[in-house]
Amino acid sequence: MSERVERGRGRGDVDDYEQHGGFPVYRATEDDGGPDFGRLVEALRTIQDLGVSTAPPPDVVRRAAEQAEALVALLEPHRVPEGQQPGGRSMGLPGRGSLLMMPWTVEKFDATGVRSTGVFRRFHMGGNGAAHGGTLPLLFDDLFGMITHAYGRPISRTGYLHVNYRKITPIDTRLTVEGQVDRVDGRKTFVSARLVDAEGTLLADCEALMVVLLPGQP
Ligand SMILES: CCCCCCCCCCCCCC(=O)SCCNC(=O)CCNC(=O)[C@H](O)C(C)(C)COP(=O)(O)OP(=O)(O)OC[C@H]1O[C@@H](n2cnc3c(N)ncnc32)[C@H](O)[C@@H]1OP(=O)(O)O
Repeated sequence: MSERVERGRGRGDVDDYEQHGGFPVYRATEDDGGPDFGRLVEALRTIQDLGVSTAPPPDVVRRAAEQAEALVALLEPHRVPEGQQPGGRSMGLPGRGSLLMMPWTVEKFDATGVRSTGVFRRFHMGGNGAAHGGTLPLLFDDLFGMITHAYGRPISRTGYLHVNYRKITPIDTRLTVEGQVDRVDGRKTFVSARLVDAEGTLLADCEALMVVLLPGQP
């Protein structure tokens, strides 16, 4: 364990946006997007599940398309610049309320590491009941973003990310991912994490390099 981890510096210095490269100001919401935002995101995820797991008759497809288009028309006038939308900034919601991120729940978030639990859903499936191989780097990369943030590092970008796929990762099964900062060397933060099932069986592990952005760096 590095000296920085032992000191447990935490998130205290990450609110100074002078340090975050060229990133827009990006802060957590106060209210997780309001009373109905979590419901909306969950319904949209279920639509994604249904979109890849149903074979409706043509009249149902037509009505579903009309309703989807009506929803687009309802939301379209409310676009905002990056950093102002609740999606991705609602820390109390699965996947921080982002439709891109895994809808997992953070159980631990401090300078010693981050742990979250959840399931890969039907719309994450690659084939034969297993999560798509591309979804695991997404899970790990987002976890590493949170780990570096919880550790108190300025916003960093992933330099490399190496996944070892040890066993098939099942969908619709509760899993846990946990990782931490292993070492810091100047702008470089070396991180690693493991994905396990309820019995503790290792499904995948990952190590990555996060590089702190320079002033103005995209
Ligand atoms: C509201 C709350 C939110 C919660 C949290 C969410 C926050 C938001 C989080 C957002 C998260 C967003 C996450 C994402 O979006 S990650 C998106 C995917 N990643 C990218 O798009 C990154 C693209 N690449 C770059 O931008 C640059 O290449 C970077 C910035 C990575 C480095 O280019 P830069 O020109 O700046 O630096 P440098 O080249 O001098 O390198 C510096 C040092 O690093 C070493 N090095 C570099 N690469 C590698 C490599 N592949 N293997 C081994 N080593 C490597 C290099 O040798 C050198 O070491 P040394 O020679 O000094 O010893």
